[in-house]
Amino acid sequence: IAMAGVAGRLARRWCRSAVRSPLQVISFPSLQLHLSGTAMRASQEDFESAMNQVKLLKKDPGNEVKLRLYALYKQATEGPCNMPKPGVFDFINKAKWDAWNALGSLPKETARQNYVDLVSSLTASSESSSQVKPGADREQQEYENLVVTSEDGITKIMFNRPTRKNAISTQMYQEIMLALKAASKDDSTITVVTGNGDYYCSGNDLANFTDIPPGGVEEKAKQSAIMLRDFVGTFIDFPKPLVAVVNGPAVGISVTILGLFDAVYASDRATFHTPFSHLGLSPEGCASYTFPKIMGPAKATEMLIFGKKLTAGEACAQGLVTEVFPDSTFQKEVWTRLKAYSKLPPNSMRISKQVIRNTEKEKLHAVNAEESSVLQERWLSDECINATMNFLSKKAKL
Ligand SMILES: CCCCCCCCCCC/C=C/C(=O)SCCNC(=O)CCNC(=O)[C@H](O)C(C)(C)COP(=O)(O)OP(=O)(O)OC[C@H]1O[C@@H](n2cnc3c(N)ncnc32)[C@H](O)[C@@H]1OP(=O)(O)O
Repeated sequence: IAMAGVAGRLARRWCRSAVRSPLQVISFPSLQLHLSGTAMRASQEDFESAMNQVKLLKKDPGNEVKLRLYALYKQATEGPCNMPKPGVFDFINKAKWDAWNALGSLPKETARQNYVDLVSSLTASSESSSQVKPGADREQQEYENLVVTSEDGITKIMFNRPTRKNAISTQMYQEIMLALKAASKDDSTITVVTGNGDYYCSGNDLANFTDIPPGGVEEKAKQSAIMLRDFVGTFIDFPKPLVAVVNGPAVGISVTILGLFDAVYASDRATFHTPFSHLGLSPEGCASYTFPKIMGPAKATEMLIFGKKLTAGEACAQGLVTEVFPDSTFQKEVWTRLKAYSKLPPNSMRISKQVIRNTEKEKLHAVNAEESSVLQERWLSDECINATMNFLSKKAKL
């Protein structure tokens, strides 16, 4: 009995680390795969895409499921079990071996598909349990870096890392995607994104560059490009009116994705800064397409290539911002207006958004894929590595 208790504890500990370990991390499949399930073959990209997400499951799926995930992962990547059978007292490795060996000669492609499907089903249940309940006026507790509330027909997603100027960590990218997917299905008519504290958002958390998986920096860049593509894709596909309430300075990706919002209200304290060249980077968030369209190529060049920081007034004059409010009355004025808008017929608003945006969607997805793949290379460049090191070693700020 004592041995069984120890084995159970060891197995639980192993399963926890197995799910967190980058090798066993799997991401949510694309929406397409959600819809078509096993009818489609999961691509290598979908399989890899899954790797970013399994750690975000809200509920522990239990040891049995974790062992199945492990077995499918090994089968998909290495084929049939090729390890010597562990000794009878090597409880953890024996459990892993049994799970993998039980898959026999299941083809790699089928294992990959089953793996993606399994994560899909886990994700779907995790999403539905984190969905905002109809009419709820309550804060969701599940997010570490966001505060999500739903009230008066408005779901508010607030970046909540004020001590880091709301920089977006890897975990936060995933949480934002989850919150947007939940908001797209809840009862609210409008979704608002805003920031807590003095900043709206300082863009990508540069510490994301330090969390290198066992596969090395190339593997990290590859995973990050997939994550970025999924992140921006969630904004492209968001079905309801999406409004940014820009409470303070905005940097990097928090600025570029504004081109995918339906309205942008800014405090006169806000600034808009995309210093990609300073960081050895290139534009993302579809800004390479939306910014020249919104403000004309010449103004877009100043922002995206020369890194010119715009005041809220300038961003408004160039069409990136809908309206600017004095900081002292910003929150009151904006929320009064949004509450009035939220009472408009929801279906009409969704359909109008579709009519306005749908013709562009395919193009936006193509731009997003291209930008993400260019960045995958940029992140490995000396220019980018040096700029990031300079910031992290406190030698440089924007
Ligand atoms: C191998 C490949 C891996 C790639 C992974 C990438 C994944 C997807 C990427 C998507 C592409 C996105 C691109 C961008 O967003 S580019 C923009 C990136 N942002 C920055 O460069 C901003 C850096 N921050 C600053 O320059 C200043 O902090 C800022 C001007 C914003 C504010 O200055 P201020 O003096 O007012 O405040 P502090 O600097 O004291 O800030 C307080 C603390 O917060 C930390 N901080 C702020 N911003 C960030 C950030 N973006 N990343 C990490 N940390 C940040 C800051 O260091 C302070 O910390 P300490 O209190 O510990 O000193």
